[in-house]
Parts: sequence; structure tokens; C-alpha cells
Amino acid sequence: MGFQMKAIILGAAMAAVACTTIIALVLSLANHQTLDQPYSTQYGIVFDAGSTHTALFLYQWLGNKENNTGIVSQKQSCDVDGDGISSYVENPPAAGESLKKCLDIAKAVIPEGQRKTTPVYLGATAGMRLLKLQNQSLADSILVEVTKTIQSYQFDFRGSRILSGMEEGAYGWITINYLLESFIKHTFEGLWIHPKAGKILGALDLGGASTQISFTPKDPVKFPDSAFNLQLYGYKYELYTYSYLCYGKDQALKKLQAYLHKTAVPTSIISHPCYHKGNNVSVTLAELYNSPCVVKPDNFNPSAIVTFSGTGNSSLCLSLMENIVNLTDCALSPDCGFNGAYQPPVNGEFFAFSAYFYTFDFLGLAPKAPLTRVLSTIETHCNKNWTTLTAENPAIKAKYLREYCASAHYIMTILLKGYKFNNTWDQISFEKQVADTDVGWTLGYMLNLTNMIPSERSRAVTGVAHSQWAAQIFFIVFALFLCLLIIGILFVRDPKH
Ligand SMILES: Nc1ncnc2c1ncn2[C@@H]1O[C@H](COP(=O)(O)OP(=O)(O)O)[C@@H](O)[C@H]1O
Ligand SMILES: [Ca+2]
Repeated sequence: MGFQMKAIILGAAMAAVACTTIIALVLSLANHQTLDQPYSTQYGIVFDAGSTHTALFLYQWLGNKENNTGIVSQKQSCDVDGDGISSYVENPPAAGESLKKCLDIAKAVIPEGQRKTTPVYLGATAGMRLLKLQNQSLADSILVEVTKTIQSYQFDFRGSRILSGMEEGAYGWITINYLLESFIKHTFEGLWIHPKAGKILGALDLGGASTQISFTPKDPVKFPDSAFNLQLYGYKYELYTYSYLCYGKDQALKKLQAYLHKTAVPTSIISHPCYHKGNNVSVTLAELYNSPCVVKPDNFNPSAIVTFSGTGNSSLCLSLMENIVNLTDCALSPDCGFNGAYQPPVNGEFFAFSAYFYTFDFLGLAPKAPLTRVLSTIETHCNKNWTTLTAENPAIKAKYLREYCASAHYIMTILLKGYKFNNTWDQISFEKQVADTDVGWTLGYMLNLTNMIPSERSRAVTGVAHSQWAAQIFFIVFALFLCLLIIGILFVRDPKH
């Protein structure tokens, strides 16, 4: 065959391949647009009004008017300045004001035409639960003020409310399993399948004022009070979920201070084995007893000051934890968590987030470490004196730094002795994010309230299917391969050229 002829064949083959590729791409795009309405990025906002601080989470997904079931990811988060909204008892309007910075940031990210259709939710957790117990009208007026502020923006405001502990636990569990695709998984071939039941993870959330545990137990939940029934994508789940109010990290450590204060000989300086040597923490008795989680002494002078003086005694610190966590009462033995609460045996893998993660991350123990290393790391950390510790960690806020020792021992007490992970320690991972999205209750809350997790299987998830891209990439690679093959055949058969 002459060289000119070969060049013509080669040219024609390449042109044919190029044309087919372009036609295939155009057809697939056209198909996408005619079968479904055009996809556009949609947004949703959830405020997590926690006991210690408020954060805004901005989520995004691809959706169209008919079907809002795209895969949701976190676009941005924003920390509200100042403390949690429950701290604004003296000035509720300032709680509303505090949200403006983050609302402005979210507004700048969301295109103007889409703001009106962006749902916004505010969920408050244990800090507001406690305030409501103390003074319902104050809690209501704070919710009124945050509502007013959010309503002054042109979003689709869907309400500010206090979540129950069970909701908080269940939505955290939904978030984790949604992000890990444990409910429904998108395969390479473009199918949505139901993964094996064993891959459902449990959720452990340690807040400042409450702590939650949620998982699917092996056997049916015995008490309806702690059962949460869900149907997601046509499959039923029975979740055990329990929230311990007053057993978040900060309230637990406050209980410990109150215990030490009440059991000490009357003096203004009290030894604290969980604080580092050289670290002194002073509080007024009004502050120490300002929470419904601690029982006030009969007579006390609110303006008196007590100073907790750190002794950095790791083993004593650990043993003190059993004075604030009741590990002995259990009417339903052995099915108990702590404080006599019903809990079936833990089952499967767990993700531990929020203050569990912050504490273990600081100690270099996240996402996982063997139990022996965890115990020795905590001991070494607790025994460090305050001067060394602050010099080693100049960027860490003192209020966090002084409490990692106490938090770590509290965490080990509730995990090992409360929830009884003593034989299944390696099932727990300490995590902050999955797929660049923060783990917490907010995503699960939004998915539920916007009906983005259908209960029936037929309304399966849409979004830009992996399979479509996979097919296109496959086709292009195949076309290139064909082209090379033709070149190869032509030249191998006539090596002169
Ligand atoms: N960087 C950090 N290091 C240590 N602890 C942290 C850090 N950031 C947040 N926390 C703790 O995480 C917890 C978050 O609780 P929060 O969500 O505010 O309360 P709740 O969920 O009980 O309403 C608090 O105890 C807070 O002190
Ligand atoms: Ca929280």
C-alpha cells in the first residue's frame, strides 16, 4: 500500500473516531437535559447552636425543581463569634446579632437568584435544653431573637427550635451513614445498591452539655423510649439512641469541680488532680453552681471565689470520674450504659466526633490508636506541668489546653466503663470529617427536613451519575485505543515507513 493511501486511511480513521466521540458526548448531554430538567447547584443552611458555640454549615447539592435528591456536600462552615446562644440571658437581641457575620458570608456565596429558595434551619442543643429547664421564657426570647435576625435575610427560613436529645443522636447517626454511603451505594456500573447491613456505623457525640450514643443493636430495642425507627430508601432501621443531659464534657467537669468543692475541707484553695501542676483555675461560687446539672450547697456566698490548684495526678483524676458517672446502678443488668440508663450491648463500628475528636486529636490519638498507647499517652500528658505544656502549645487556647487531661479521663470512663467498649475498643474511630463534610447532627437534620432521604426505594437518589462520566471516559479511552491500534496495524505491516 502506498504511503499516500495509508495516510488517507489513517486520517479517515482518526476523523471517524473524533466525530463519534463528539457525537457521543453531545448525545449524552442532550439526553441528560431532555430526560431531566437542567441540574443546578442548590444550597441549604443549618445553624448548630451548641452549648458552647454556634456554627453555620452551608451545604450544596445538584438538584432540579422536581427532584431535590442530589448528593449533598458541605460547601462552607462559619464559626459565630462569642459563646453559645444560651449564654445571652442578659441580652437576647445580641444572640441574634451574633449570627449576622456568618449569614453575610453565606449570602455572598449563594447566587442572588437562589437565596429565596435556600432553606435555613437553626437547631439548638443541650445548652438551650438546660436554659429551658431553668427559665423557659428566657429560652423562648432567645429563640425569638435569632429567628428575627435570620428572617431579616432573604432566605427560605424554616424555623429555630430546640432539638430533643434523641433527635440530636439520630441525626448524627444519619449524617455519618449518609456520608459513608452505608444506606445506599452508587456502584461503578451506575446502580444504586443496598450495602451489607454490617456496614452501618454507630455515632458517639460528646458536646459541652450533653452526650449522645446511637447505633443499630443486634437485638430489638427493649424500651420504646430509646428506640428510633426509620425507613430510608425502602429499608427499615431500628436505632438505639440515648442522650445524657448534663454529661457533655463541660457539665461533667463542672460536676467534678462541685464534687471536689463539696468534699474539700472548707478552704478557698482546692487540689484538682485533673489540672496540670502549676495551673490554677479560679471561679466564683455563683459560676460554679450556675447550672441545673449541679446541686447547690444549702448555704453559699455566690461572690466567694474558690481556686482549683492543679496537682497533675493522672490515676487519681481517673478514679475521681467514678464520682460523677454512676457505674453501679443498673436495674436492667447487664443492659446499661451509665447512670442506670438502658443500653443494649454496643454493636459494630463507631465514629466518635465533636469533643471526643478534639481531645484525641490533640493527644495524637486520632483516628485510632491501640488501647495501651491511649492509656500511656493520657498519663504522660496529665503529668506534664503547665509551664511546659503552654510552651509546647502556644497556639492552643488555654481553656481547651487545661482540660484535655480531664476530658481524656472522662472519655475513657464513659467509653470503657459506661458504654462498655472494653472488649471492642478498636471499633471506635475518632473523626471530624467524612468526604470533606463535618460529622455532626446538622446534615442529617437538613436531609430529613428537606425530604432528601426518601423512605421508599423508587425515588432513588439522582445527581450527576458517576456512570455517565464513567461511560464517557471509557468511550474516549476506547476511541484512542482504536486509533493507536489502526496506526499500529498500518505501520507494523509495512515497517519501511
Ligand atoms: N478545639 C477544641 N478543643 C477542645 N474542645 C473543643 C474544641 N472545640 C470545641 N470543643 C468542645 O466541644 C464541645 C462542643 O459542644 P457543643 O456542641 O457546644 O455543646 P452541646 O452539643 O452539648 O450543645 C464543647 O465541650 C467544647 O468545649
Ligand atoms: Ca454539639
